[in-house]
Amino acid sequence: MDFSTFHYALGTTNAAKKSAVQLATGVEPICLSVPSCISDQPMTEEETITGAINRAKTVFTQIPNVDIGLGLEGGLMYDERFTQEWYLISICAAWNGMKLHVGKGLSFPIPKQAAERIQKENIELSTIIDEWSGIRNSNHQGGAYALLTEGRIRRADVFRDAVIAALTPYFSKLYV
Ligand SMILES: O=P(O)(O)OP(=O)(O)OP(=O)(O)OC[C@H]1O[C@@H](n2cnc3c(O)ncnc32)[C@H](O)[C@@H]1O
Repeated sequence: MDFSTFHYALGTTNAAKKSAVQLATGVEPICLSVPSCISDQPMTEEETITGAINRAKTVFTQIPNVDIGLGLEGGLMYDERFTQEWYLISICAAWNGMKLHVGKGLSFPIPKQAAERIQKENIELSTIIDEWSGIRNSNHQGGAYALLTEGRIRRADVFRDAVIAALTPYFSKLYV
């Protein structure tokens, strides 16, 4: 599979997400900020996937001559059943005008106090991560993953895997 043979449009100018696409495909996507049409801080997997799909489809229609539109969306979800913990998730939607694929990156437990503050104070995760890490715009850099893992995993790494998962069905003969 050679992902670099396609042209990609990415529905954001976020540096971590752009880097993720480059890591996954080997090429630079055309970046355009498009609305996700969901809340600024998605709190369910369904909402996060919906935002990723909205961005992928919108950017595909707005940028001419690309093969695939990509929507990358971060969000939170609560695991009621097993752990009763909140998780940070990173989703990639890919749309070629005919077929949709969705890839899910690493889901990572976040501290209880972060989830509580997001709900009580009505703030976004990035506000807390910026505060805790002392880094402005942490969501364009290593993000929560880098802070929580002390640099072992960065936001771009997680989205890279989600992008590879979403693109593989377009390229691999095994999916026909
Ligand atoms: O510029 P865009 O593409 O909108 O990217 P974003 O980081 O602002 O927004 P997302 O929709 O991907 O994520 C929803 C919210 O969760 C925050 N978030 C998600 N993952 C994060 C991470 O790893 N570190 C810090 N904040 C994160 C993010 O900053 C938003 O406040």
